[in-house]
Amino acid sequence: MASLPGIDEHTTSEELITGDNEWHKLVIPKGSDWQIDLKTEGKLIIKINSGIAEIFGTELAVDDEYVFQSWKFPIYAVEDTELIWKCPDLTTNTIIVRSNHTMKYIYNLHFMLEKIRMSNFEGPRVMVVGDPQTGKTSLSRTLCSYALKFNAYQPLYINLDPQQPIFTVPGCVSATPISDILDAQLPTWGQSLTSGATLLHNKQPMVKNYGLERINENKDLYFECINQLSEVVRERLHVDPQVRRSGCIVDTPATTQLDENLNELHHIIEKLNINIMLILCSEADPLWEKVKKTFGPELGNNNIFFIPNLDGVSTVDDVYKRSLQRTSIREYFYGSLDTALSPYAVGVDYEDVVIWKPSNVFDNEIGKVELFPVTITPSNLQHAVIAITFAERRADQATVIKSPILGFALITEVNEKRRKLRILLPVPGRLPSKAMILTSYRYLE
Ligand SMILES: Nc1ncnc2c1ncn2[C@@H]1O[C@H](COP(=O)(O)OP(=O)(O)OP(=O)(O)O)[C@@H](O)[C@H]1O
Repeated sequence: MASLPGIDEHTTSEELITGDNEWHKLVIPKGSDWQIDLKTEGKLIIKINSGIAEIFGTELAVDDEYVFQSWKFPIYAVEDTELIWKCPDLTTNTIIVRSNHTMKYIYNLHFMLEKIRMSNFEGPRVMVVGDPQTGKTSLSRTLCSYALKFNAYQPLYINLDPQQPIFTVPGCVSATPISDILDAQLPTWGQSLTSGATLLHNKQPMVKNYGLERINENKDLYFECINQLSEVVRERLHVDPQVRRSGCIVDTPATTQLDENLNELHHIIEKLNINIMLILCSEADPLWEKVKKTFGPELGNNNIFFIPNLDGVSTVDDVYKRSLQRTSIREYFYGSLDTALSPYAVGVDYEDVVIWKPSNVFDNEIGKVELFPVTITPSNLQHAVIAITFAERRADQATVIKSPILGFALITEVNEKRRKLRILLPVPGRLPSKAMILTSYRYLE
């Protein structure tokens, strides 16, 4: 066994751990998860000594150090795994190792999808559906990781939950070809194109900015974003045979956020040309019957599968979601623990910017596909994340809504006296002379 200086060979998972920052040893039996919940910013460092362990399908290399922060996730042992770890925030009571009984369903699904990929030029177009916190994202991530484990596939991961920041800041819907291994250390799955070098191959998401937090703040705009994204997806699948053959995995918002008669799911199925549906629920759940009845005639009952809610999936509250969103905004500008980026601050006059905001039913506006001009004041804009569009600065709102996104910026200061804004950009240069859209997200450095 490889060992680090200072490690007590007799340390086992049964020892009393009271929150020190020393190395400890843990054995995870085959088929079990170490369910980790890092509530604070304290770092967990782990190193696999032996065995095969995965995080959502991404295998951890033996003897490499992995660092984690503020995240709930499992380390799953494919084989008996021995590892060492240190973290001041974990104690004997918070080390939970449990058998995972739902992994077999994921293996079966993976092999079914693999069969489709091998026998067709067009890969499976899978949609994952379920109630809140049933494991939709965990399942999508594992299926994406497995797809590229043994073959040169590049599945397209489509995230339709704007509250969930994956490869982007929050507030977006996105489609990302998973072109290489995911970063096991990051809840955001890895880094997208950045202003610095990354350790792993960075991914290139296609992003549509919704900008609001919840879907019901403006459903018309949300579905307009999905329509626009589906055009980009169609184009990508048309020109890229590798992605086309690998197929798509579509991660949807919880069914409770969509309409009860499933018309909105139907719209997504049509737009993204879905041919396989995975429902995370029990067989006795009324959702399962409803989905089969509604979509069976169109997709065929053989293409609709239920999977029990994944083992280990934990409920997450708004505080946790916000902390993930905050982490993703920080990563966008400053990088992650092992990739430091250098954002660039520019000063601009009030007159140099045109900022719009989407209409929001919660602000007594009609939730239409419509933008309103934003008056520049500190209360409106201080610490706000804004999307920079490709539309010219003076473009009308209809053009701005249809425009793709160039990237995001952060307004760090609004100086009313001098009528100046200080804006943080991910790359050096001037602020592009483009129209911008205010998002609901704030980040205080
Ligand atoms: N085996 C496990 N052990 C511990 N935590 C887990 C496990 N599987 C998933 N989780 C965690 O449970 C939480 C909820 O899982 P996930 O995000 O996949 O559910 P979801 O259905 O997509 O949720 P939402 O409805 O909020 O989008 C996540 O923080 C995830 O990392």
